[in-house]
Amino acid sequence: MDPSYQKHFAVADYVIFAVLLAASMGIGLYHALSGGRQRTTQEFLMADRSMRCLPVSLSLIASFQSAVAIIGVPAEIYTHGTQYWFIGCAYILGLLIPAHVFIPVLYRLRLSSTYQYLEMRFSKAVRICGTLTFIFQTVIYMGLCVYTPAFALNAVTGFELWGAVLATGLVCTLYTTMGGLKAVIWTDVFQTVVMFAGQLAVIVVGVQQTGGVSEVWRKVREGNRISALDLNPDPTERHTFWTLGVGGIFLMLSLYGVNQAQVQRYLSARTEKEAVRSCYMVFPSLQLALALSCVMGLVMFARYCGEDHSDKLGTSSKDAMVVYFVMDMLQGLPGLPGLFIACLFSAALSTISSAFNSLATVTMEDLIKPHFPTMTEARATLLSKVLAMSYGLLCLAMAYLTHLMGDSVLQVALKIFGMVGGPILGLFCLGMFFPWANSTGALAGLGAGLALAFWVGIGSIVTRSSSTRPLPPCRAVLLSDNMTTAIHAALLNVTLSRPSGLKRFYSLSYMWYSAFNCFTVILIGLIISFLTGPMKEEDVTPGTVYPLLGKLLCFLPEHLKKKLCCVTPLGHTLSAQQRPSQNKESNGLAFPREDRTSQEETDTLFPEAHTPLVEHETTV
Ligand SMILES: O=C(O)CCCC[C@@H]1SC[C@@H]2NC(=O)N[C@@H]21
Ligand code: NA
Repeated sequence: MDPSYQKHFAVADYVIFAVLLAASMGIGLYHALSGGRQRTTQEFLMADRSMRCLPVSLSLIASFQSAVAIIGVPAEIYTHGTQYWFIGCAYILGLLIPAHVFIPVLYRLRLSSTYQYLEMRFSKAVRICGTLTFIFQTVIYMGLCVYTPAFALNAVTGFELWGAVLATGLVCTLYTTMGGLKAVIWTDVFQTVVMFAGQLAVIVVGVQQTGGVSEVWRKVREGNRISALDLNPDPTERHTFWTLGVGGIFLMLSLYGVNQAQVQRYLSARTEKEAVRSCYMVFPSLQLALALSCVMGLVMFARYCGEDHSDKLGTSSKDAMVVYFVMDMLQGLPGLPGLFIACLFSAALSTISSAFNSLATVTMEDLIKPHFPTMTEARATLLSKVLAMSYGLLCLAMAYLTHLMGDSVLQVALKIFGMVGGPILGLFCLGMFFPWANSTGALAGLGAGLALAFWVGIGSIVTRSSSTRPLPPCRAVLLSDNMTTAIHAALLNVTLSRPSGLKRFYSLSYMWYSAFNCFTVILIGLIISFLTGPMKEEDVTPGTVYPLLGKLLCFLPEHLKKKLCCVTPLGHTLSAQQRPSQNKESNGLAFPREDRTSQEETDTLFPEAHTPLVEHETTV
């Protein structure tokens, strides 16, 4: 690191950063000492199922908007142009399907861990495998989220690396352990506001320093960073409308449809309608978050014109370069560098706390409670807190490992979601949309999906076939536009010779991993299910299958639909007696409360049960 490039902080910057940590701690403490004082798992893990849609929706954003996106997206736009912005098209179906398919099924089953669904639909073994897969994914992802801000800061400001990692990890572990899901959701709300403010500040200052909006626009056009709609159908092309707009839908479904962190938030909503509304409210904020980080990348490009400072920075990572540019732009404006640091760590804290809390929940609900049904609430809550602390320490250990996974943190995060989240999404789709699937098929499908995912994922890392040549910096634009494009195209053709065979397999765009792995699980799952004897409609636990065929064929006349597909009513009531036994033993949460009659309980549990999703009760 060239010392002259070292950026230093004013006192005001440290103060702002300290205020952020203190405010998060304060919110955590408040929720630890108010309400039910976090004495039951119902409150600690599910926020008493009392949350309204606004805080839930902001918390849903914060869960998967970490420093990885704050740093990684501008680095992506700076290096490759605005093609990545097309992922915004995936947010439409990526949120509509969770709102109208996954939430109704999961909410009405009154789960606390999303993996309970797998036991109700398949078997305990499938549930355990789903839970362990989720834990594996989340621990790695958390490591990346802790390491990214600390590593980037250290590269640019000499900010004590492990001091920052430790400060983040400890503060986060403390307020999550003390305040439970309520604290996590309300700190997420506060941290999301800080996140947006920090990005906005960088954009405003950057535009002003570059000479205004028109100057920025001229420079980014000259640097051909404004990508046109790329409809190239080649699945090995890293970023096209198809890989981002369609492949991205499966990425969104794996996160906003079945990921424990998000499902736990849907389930913490006071009614199903509030949960669906919170999912709808995610859309505008997610588009805003995407726009802010993309514009930040463009402003940086206009300001630094594609220069590559990696030699002075001492690291080739484009992510560290983003932090350097921001520090350089905000230098001499006391408080603003601190605001950006607060933005980075807010993004990191809100994601890590969600991950902690979801890990503690699934470990309690899926791995511990089923074996200790008589455990008292007090011990269960204490154990949940111990788990949150131990996961915190584990993720600090994972932090370094993820740094070895590749240069762009955004690409590493999206690969993790694709490789591990994709198969889990496939498992839920297999269960919800294919009544014939049985647990043998589910296990075989998950195994095959993960095996294939890691084969492709690791193959692409080992053969480095996923990195695409960055666009030329500004300087190259001395020739006319089309001449540059021609040279660039020639370069690409010469250098990136068409890969063949296994190499082509490894160069599948990582944005297709979620879809590819999801379909693998479904395909293998169905084949094995049919080979080992498909499940019969009446054997499937009521309420665990979504009448997909019935909905897709809704244009057909009733009598045809009756013949074609057995359409089971989704929303029908599971009375306390009917509810599957494992729910009683596995989590006290779903157990009917003594103070309500079973009918009252049922009406309360399933208020909308009398209006099943399917228009008509039809029988096979
Ligand atoms: O920021 C992160 O921690 C992960 C990278 C982004 C994850 C995905 S990308 C699509 C969706 N939109 C978001 O803002 N996050 C998720
Ligand atoms: Na976050």
